[in-house]
Amino acid sequence: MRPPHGVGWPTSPREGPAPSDTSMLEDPCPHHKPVVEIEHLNFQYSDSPILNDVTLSIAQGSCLALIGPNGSGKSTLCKIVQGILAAPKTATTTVLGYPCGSRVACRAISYCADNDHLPQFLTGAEFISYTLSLRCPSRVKKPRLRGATADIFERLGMAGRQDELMETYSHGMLKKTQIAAALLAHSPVIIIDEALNGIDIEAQMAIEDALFSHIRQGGTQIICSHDFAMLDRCATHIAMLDYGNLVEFSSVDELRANRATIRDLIVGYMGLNDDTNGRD
Ligand SMILES: Nc1ncnc2c1ncn2[C@@H]1O[C@H](COP(=O)(O)OP(=O)(O)OP(=O)(O)O)[C@@H](O)[C@H]1O
Repeated sequence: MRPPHGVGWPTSPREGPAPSDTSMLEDPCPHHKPVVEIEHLNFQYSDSPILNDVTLSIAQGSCLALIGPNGSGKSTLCKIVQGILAAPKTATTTVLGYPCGSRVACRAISYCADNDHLPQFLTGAEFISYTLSLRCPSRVKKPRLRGATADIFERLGMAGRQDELMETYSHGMLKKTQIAAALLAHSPVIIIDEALNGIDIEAQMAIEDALFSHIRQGGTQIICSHDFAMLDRCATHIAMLDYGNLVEFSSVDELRANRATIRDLIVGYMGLNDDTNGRD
């Protein structure tokens, strides 16, 4: 798979030297090539089956809402895409045509998750510089990065805070710093696992705006969340897991054609009695 315009992606899947820089969002690609491909994925922790024969494909320029009840396997699937967990050999799991867990696939992904594992002894600017040095070393040109970091901190409502230690940041600021790092890395794939919780409305709008421009420039996103209103605004596609089974995989346009929302979908699937529309 190869996007047009020579935008810095790998030249040929599973062949040739790995590119030193997988950041690529300078040219939009209108061709909607598959970026993340999962085929016949079964996964279990010790004896417990967690994912059952999951097959899905996420195209370039798409934002996939990965939804489902607690414990349905969303984070497990995200960890497999990132190569944190190894998929069994019977499954096909690739990013940009490269096996999940390979160097190219790992470098193509920015992951925004809980705040718990962040190196809070770094400043926000140091965290961003460190993140970019792992993902796209050739992009870390210090003066330019300092300016870009200051700009994005201002855009996300944290003007001037980038040189303070992250241990002094609030919960929402830590999440915004992760999003800032993902956006500055220009990663082809951004995975957000519940990372937008606890962010104030102004920053949420700024983040959604930034995520839209990532999509418009040819990026691909997976967002795991129980915030269905946000997913309705951001997602182009929906995958719903239930006990590790992929029970729905469709576009948001198809959903809207049935005058439904993502919340309607999950409420209907789970057979819940949703009387919130009748509330005063
Ligand atoms: N390291 C682990 N060892 C054993 N079981 C695990 C491990 N991590 C997760 N699980 C189990 O795998 C199942 C799926 O968990 P996962 O975190 O993928 O669900 P999730 O859909 O992301 O849930 P949530 O909405 O609560 O974040 C759960 O039953 C969970 O208990």
